[in-house]
Amino acid sequence: CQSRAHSVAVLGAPFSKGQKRGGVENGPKAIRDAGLIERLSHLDYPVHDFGDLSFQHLEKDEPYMHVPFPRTVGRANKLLSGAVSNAVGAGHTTIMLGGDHSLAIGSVEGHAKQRPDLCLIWVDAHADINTPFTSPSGNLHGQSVAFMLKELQNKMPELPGFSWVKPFLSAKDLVYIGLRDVDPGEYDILKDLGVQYFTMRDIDRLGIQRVMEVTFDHLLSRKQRPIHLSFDIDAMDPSLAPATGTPVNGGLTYREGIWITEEIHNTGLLSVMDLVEVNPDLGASREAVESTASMAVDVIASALGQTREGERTASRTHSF
Ligand SMILES: N[C@@H](CSCCS(N)(=O)=O)C(=O)O
Ligand SMILES: [Mn+2]
Ligand SMILES: [Mn+2]
Ligand SMILES: [Mn+2]
Repeated sequence: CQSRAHSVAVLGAPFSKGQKRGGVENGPKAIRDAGLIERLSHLDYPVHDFGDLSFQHLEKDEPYMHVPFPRTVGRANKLLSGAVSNAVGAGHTTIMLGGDHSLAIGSVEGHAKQRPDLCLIWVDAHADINTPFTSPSGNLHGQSVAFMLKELQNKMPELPGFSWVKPFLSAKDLVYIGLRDVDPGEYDILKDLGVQYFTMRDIDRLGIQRVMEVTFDHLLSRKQRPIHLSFDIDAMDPSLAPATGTPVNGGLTYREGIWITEEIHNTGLLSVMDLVEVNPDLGASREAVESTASMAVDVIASALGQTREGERTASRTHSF
């Protein structure tokens, strides 16, 4: 069997100010209520639930250009960065429960403080690589990757609240899977930087097995290194994960999503995983919220070793 996680830390980040739709701050609770800790405890390694971070909402936080709450978002991510860095430094495979996707800024930055050689797999309908100048909405949950990339340093303004973020990732260390709603400014950046990405059309053409083979060849063939998986639940088809802020039709099937996370588990290199954008307030029914949260639990559990083929009973000492 592939190497199991040593021990797992679960960290809730109830935060929503990277976008404008209330409710995503309740994502961690919805995922927990869907039985996450219980499911992970069956994977027979210690699970440490660090609970939820508490974020301050800054009173005076005027928009920068059309970017709302820059100081609040920047401050939240600085706090998250420290928490993720501590969890990784303590030897845990760390699961960060969002909250909106602006939280990846702190999560990946904190991870990179411990593991500067990390690579990033971004599973999402969106590229989240707008700069404040290219963003159509100003929402920081659509700009997270732009803060990480060294190649974009000269394209980024000095956003208040983000002076602590030094770009730490190279474009070659990033792969996108699931894209199907990319803004023109993002497309320019992806092409100019030569970022490796697989749209939903690429997945239809190649199949998900080939997509993962090419992804691991791109990221790991020269040397094995820690994987940061940033999984936006809106990568999944909205029929499977409707309770989310920016749903886009034509998403990953259940089996494609689980193939991705099973294959990442089987590398034995998963170090940090974000599961973001579950918004229980946006489900049309209780069932819609529960199916979204349940999808999130399945994705996390399979990234941590839950299999579909089953596994042997724990080795038993028979005394007759
Ligand atoms: N590209 C759009 C939508 S971004 C969607 C963000 S997320 N984190 O993928 O839901 C924008 O920048 O506003
Ligand atoms: Mn996203
Ligand atoms: Mn998305
Ligand atoms: Mn396993």
